[in-house]
Amino acid sequence: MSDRIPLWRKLYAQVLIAIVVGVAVGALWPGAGVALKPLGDAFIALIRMMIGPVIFCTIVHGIGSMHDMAKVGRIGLKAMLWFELTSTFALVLGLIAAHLVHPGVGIDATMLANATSKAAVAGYVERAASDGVVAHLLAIIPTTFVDAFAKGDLLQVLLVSVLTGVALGRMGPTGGRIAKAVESVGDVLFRVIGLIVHLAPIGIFGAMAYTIGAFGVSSLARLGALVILFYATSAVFIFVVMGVLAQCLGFSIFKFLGYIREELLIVVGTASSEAALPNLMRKLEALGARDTTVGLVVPMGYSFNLCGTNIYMTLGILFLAQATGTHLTLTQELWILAISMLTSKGAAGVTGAGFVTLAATLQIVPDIPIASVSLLLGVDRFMSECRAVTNFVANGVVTLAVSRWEGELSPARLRAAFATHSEPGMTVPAE
Ligand SMILES: O=C(O)C[C@H](O)C(=O)O
Repeated sequence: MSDRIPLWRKLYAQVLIAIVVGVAVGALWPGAGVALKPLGDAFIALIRMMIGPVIFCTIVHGIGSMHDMAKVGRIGLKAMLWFELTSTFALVLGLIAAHLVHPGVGIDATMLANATSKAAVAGYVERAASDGVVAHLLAIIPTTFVDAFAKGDLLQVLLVSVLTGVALGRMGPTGGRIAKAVESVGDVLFRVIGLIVHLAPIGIFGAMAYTIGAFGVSSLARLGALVILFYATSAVFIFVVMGVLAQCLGFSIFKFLGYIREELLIVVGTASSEAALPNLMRKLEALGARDTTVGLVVPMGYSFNLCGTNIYMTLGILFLAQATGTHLTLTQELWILAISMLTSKGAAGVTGAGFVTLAATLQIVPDIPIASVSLLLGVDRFMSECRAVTNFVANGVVTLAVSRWEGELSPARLRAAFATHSEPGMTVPAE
């Protein structure tokens, strides 16, 4: 039926065109490209304002109508197990890539002396320095119930949502009715998101024009090898690591990537995996994953399963060690891996988050001069796009893995769901 819709009216085609035109404008008129930044910012802000309420409604309905509270803890545990496994793969892959290619060897040392970048880095380092492990744990508790939503902190929203869902689950039929009402509110919110997503081409056009206008191709020329290596390593992670996992779950990673192609383009265009978070939740549910599982695992993954950020961290740190001529022993490298495993849990699905996390990690690895992180600033937007896409794909696949483990999905059901829902455009429930 939807085959009759002309290609240019399909969202993914519009977003693709927006990316191409945005790149062209940024390259030809960098000043104008930079000035278009607010378009991208506005689109991301519109989506972000919906994320907290959507997660709340999904989880509250899921848990509130479930009456099996043990399941909540079980799903959380299973998710954490998967997160640790995939994150470790990602961190190790970053290390291996850095050792195989040595991207930092031969970097011009004068690039390190860029005073402007150093000043810019100081801000990131300061931000990162205030983030300790205990502070992170305490930060999961919002100042007030509504503060979680006001700040849009995913873990805080998760906490208040789970508590509300559990409370509703204990209220018997009244709780069930309230959970149903909350589900209806969730449907309204998804329809709002459906409206906002129509603006994606405009937002992505602005974001891409800004990226190319502000950071240009010249920064890529200097650090192109590192950027290419990061993209290639992430591709290995997606197609091999996630590919094998998907195969074990009974579906092809290519099918999955095709299924979420609109979302992937939005994530690339905005360099933020949060920009497509609500749509990802909807699409995973459409494949047969239960709302409780999706509602818990996806937001958790946005804090604990940042595989793209993980690859970037080990690869980036080893790159800086090579560029500054810092010799690291195997023990030090394993220490970096362990620390990155912890610090990456504080990253987020917003652009630049991975860079701040890398700066935080460098503080704990004193051998590498912290100012060297300025080397990576010029290409961070390009790295951010790849971090975001890898984070996004890994979160989708791991959520399906947990869902399968919970017995919600079977290979046959997944195959049927992919066949039914292969058409993009599922941002709102069917009329
Ligand atoms: O959006 C993400 O998932 C990552 C982010 O873009 C980043 O820059 O680290």
